[in-house]
Amino acid sequence: MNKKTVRDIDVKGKRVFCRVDFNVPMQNGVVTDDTRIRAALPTIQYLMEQGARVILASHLGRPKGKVVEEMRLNAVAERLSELLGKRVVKTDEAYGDAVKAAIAEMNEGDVLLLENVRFYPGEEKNDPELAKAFAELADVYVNDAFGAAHRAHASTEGIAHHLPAVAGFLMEKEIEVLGKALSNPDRPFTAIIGGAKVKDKIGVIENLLDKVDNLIIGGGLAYTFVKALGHEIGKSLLEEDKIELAKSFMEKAKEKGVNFYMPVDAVVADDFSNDANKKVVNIDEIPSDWEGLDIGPKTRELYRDVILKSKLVIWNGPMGVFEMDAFAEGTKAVAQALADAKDTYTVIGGGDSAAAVEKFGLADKMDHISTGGGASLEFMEGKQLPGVVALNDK
Ligand SMILES: Nc1ncnc2c1ncn2[C@@H]1O[C@H](COP(=O)(O)OP(=O)(O)OP(=O)(O)O)[C@@H](O)[C@H]1O
Ligand SMILES: O=C(O)[C@H](O)COP(=O)(O)O
Repeated sequence: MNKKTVRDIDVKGKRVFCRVDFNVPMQNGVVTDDTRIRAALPTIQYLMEQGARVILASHLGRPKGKVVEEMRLNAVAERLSELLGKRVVKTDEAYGDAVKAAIAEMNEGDVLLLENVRFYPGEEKNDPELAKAFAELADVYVNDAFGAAHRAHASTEGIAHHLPAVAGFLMEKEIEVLGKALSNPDRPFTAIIGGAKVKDKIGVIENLLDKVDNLIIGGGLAYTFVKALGHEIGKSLLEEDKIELAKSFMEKAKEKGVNFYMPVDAVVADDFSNDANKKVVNIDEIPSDWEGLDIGPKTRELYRDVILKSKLVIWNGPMGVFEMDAFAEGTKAVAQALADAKDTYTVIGGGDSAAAVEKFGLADKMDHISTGGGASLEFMEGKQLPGVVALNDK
């Protein structure tokens, strides 16, 4: 990575404003999945060991510029205190005099967590005044919030223009793993793209078609491709206005010598529900009043073979409606194939695919699970992430 990291600067005794992505799921005031908090620990612990005063900032949810009680970061501070084995002070605001006073009390190695930065309308607007107010709290800026790096907000982008600005270890790792995959991949390189909509994956498919050896399509978006081949898809998800685009993707794959894999069979159901009637059919035999909710067993075998023969696989988006057990087998089969592919470097592109490998208990078998959903998608589209661009070059 051509950006400076925490290793390149001296933070001893300094006040460090460290942006993290603690946008974690919560239920009844308790953090239900602390993956993102744990992912930020190496940077936080390093800063503590170096004798910095660590001021953490994060968003949680989308409170739209107002205080939303359930979106306060108190429970996050508690979980972080447990993980660090040290009390983390939590302020009820994210800038201003009370925050400055709390920071003035900090000793070297102490950690403080600011309130949800999205309680202020200026955050998402990247208001220069708010960025300045954040910058006034510290001497140095560290961005470790890869999950929010695709947002040009006051705490992810604006602040970097006022202080020495470097990346944390999580940011560095995410950019290195995804960056290497896209610029210098081990081959054969396979991308698996699933999820609900073609619309959301256009940029990724376009960009990957220039880079991969194999492109595997699954999930709800596959049916627009099946339709583009002229087959009946019944009540399966269809984006009518993307049929031509789907055709052009298949043509482009042919021109570029990319192997384009589509489902050869599907699990179809007579209702969008876990206890619907279901059956397996060939992909060109979907009954007109049924819908495809998962890839079928032949497709699972086919995709498994491709995965096992690959040196690098990137996966984004589930193969079916994996939240319902009746339609989770396809997604599970892909996750299992990735887990079994010992000589393959496996990268999970965040979001639902990360949730799926977690659900199937296979997370520790993957080489890299991105902490970013939208951020990893934009990175795979080849876009520059504003939170990264704003950091100081090496
Ligand atoms: N055949 C299908 N029919 C309808 N919905 C489907 C089908 N296959 C997958 N889905 C749904 O697609 C959703 C995931 O799509 P999405 O595009 O959001 O994936 P993602 O990119 O992994 O998510 P994220 O945006 O969190 O990164 C899941 O909720 C899943 O149930
Ligand atoms: O969960 C995420 O993908 C990040 O925390 C970004 O959240 P956002 O989509 O609300 O900006």
